[in-house]
Amino acid sequence: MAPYHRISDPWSYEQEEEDHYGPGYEVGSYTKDYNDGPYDGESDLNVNSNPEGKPRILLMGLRRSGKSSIQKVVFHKMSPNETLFLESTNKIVKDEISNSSFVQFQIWDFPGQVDFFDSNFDCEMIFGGCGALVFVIDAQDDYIDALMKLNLTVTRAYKVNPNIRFEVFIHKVDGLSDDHKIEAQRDIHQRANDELMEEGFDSVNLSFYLTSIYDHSSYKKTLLQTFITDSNEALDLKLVCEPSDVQNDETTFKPEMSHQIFGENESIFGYQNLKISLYYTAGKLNTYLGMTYKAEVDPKQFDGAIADDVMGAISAKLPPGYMTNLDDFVATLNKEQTFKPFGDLLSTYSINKGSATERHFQLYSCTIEETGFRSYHERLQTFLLWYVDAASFIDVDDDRWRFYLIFEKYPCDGGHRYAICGYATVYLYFAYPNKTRPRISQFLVLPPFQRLGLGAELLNVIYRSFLKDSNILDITVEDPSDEFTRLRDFVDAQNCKKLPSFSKEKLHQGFTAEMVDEAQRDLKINKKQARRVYEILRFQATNLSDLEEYRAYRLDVKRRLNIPYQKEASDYKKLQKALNAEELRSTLSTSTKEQRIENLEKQYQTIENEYRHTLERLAASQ
Ligand SMILES: Nc1nc2c(ncn2[C@@H]2O[C@H](COP(=O)(O)OP(=O)(O)OP(=O)(O)O)[C@@H](O)[C@H]2O)c(=O)[nH]1
Repeated sequence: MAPYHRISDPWSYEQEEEDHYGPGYEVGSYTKDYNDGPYDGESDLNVNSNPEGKPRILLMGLRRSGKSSIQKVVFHKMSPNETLFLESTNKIVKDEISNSSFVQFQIWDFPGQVDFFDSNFDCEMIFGGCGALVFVIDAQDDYIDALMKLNLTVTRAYKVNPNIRFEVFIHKVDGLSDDHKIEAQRDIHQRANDELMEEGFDSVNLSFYLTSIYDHSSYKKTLLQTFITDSNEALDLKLVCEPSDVQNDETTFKPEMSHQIFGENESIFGYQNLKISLYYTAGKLNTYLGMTYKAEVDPKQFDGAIADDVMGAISAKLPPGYMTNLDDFVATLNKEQTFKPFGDLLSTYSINKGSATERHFQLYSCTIEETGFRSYHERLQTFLLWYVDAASFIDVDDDRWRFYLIFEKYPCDGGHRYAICGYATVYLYFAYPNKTRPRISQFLVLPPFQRLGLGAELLNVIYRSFLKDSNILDITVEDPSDEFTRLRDFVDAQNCKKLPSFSKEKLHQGFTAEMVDEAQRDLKINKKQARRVYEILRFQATNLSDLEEYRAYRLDVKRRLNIPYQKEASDYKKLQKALNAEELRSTLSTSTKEQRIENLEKQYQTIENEYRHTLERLAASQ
């Protein structure tokens, strides 16, 4: 059987040519259905539904933009020169790309003159079940009309189906110089987005590609990308305590991100029904990596398009010793009872005390010298890939790293076992001249253990481990995520509230050196964070219905936010002395007073919102 066939019968390119010029194609008419039977001549824009439920790509654009050529060259091996003889498409041509070993999908090639406002054009039906809409713009032509049509098409389609992927092919770029190509892409991109913004569609994502049938291998993959898998969806993570966990969906958790392994689009090309399993035994972190799929793209059938190497991409990040046989992995579970946490027990923490759902956690600290911890940490840090942006594996040979780990101690077989819940790394930096300034580098609570208060507990344990050491100046955080900032604000505000310098009366008198000193001495909180906590707690102490009091608060925060602008003004004065008016204009773009006030207001609102969240959490914890 030929690899590609139309809806009802297998066909070769020759057959297609015959069909194409056959009686079924009449100018100004649209087919009622997509069977290859004779066309009845009625003008009817309705189309049959897609009973097979196969993924569908729509090819749209103005007449002669190159839609049929793309389809023929990419999927039917027509040579580009032969497309010169393609006649205009007068009805929607539904082409079924069917390959037994891979995806099955349909491409619907729309005639350029399709009119969405024709009452017979069934938007619901056409856009409803569609995966991707490829809009083709002839870059060699004046593209103003094409952009209007693009705008209309996207507007119509998005209303029916916000999940459609919109791909814009800036096509026929073979005839353009490199400069012209860049210009066309920038111009089309800009205008298309501007027009959609005007329509109120600020969330529609259009992807733009420079394409040509004379060089189609790159965008072939783009077309096929409708059949890629979302890598976050495909990956199942598990902490396995007992054999039944392997089959139990409830123990599965998902990555928050996977771009560090699968690229910016977080997608995997080339598989159908792909499932990746990355399982760890809950204590020892023995690891299993496996994948299953229904079908894989066959490079012979798809111009050499090769499925992504999923196992290679993940295993490159795993330390040696991971298993690819699930039975072997499950067999290692009986060694879990010998696992004991590493290092010194610093704290214990329980939830739901006294109830049947009581749970116990233990927090430990250790160094890399702890027996067995080096290889354990190699397995543990692989979780960062899925939860910490720009995660890098640390150089554990540097003896200034400290590790903090949380385990759940749970009853099992009449005894106890341990499950890892999260961990943090802290680096002991020097602080001139003779102090140490620990910096929290990585901080992770695994999803099954989030929202149990463990993050706050872990942070407090880290703080407490340094509090009594007079050599420690204060504690900083490396590139904190928004989530970590929220946690830190909550913990620091909770702790600072107990300090005399942060009493309600003192908060109203403004930020003082006493607050800085006390927060640093008693809690190892640095000055910048002490200021933030002051603002949070003063907000809590502010009576918002007292307009004067609220205004005084806002001004106090805005005065801090204004500092960078003051710096800008003083830089400007310095430059004014050194440069003439012309040079000054080309060097600097200082903001106007109005812009500055507007920016300050926006910044203030964002901050106030953050503080409100922290205070809600504080209130809930009391
Ligand atoms: N130079 C160049 N010409 C192309 C390219 N793609 C298509 N063409 C030519 O553009 C013309 C129109 O192509 P079609 O594929 O028939 O256009 P269409 O969008 O399907 O047109 P309608 O059926 O009228 O909607 C043909 O002569 C093609 O050879 C390309 O990448 N580069």
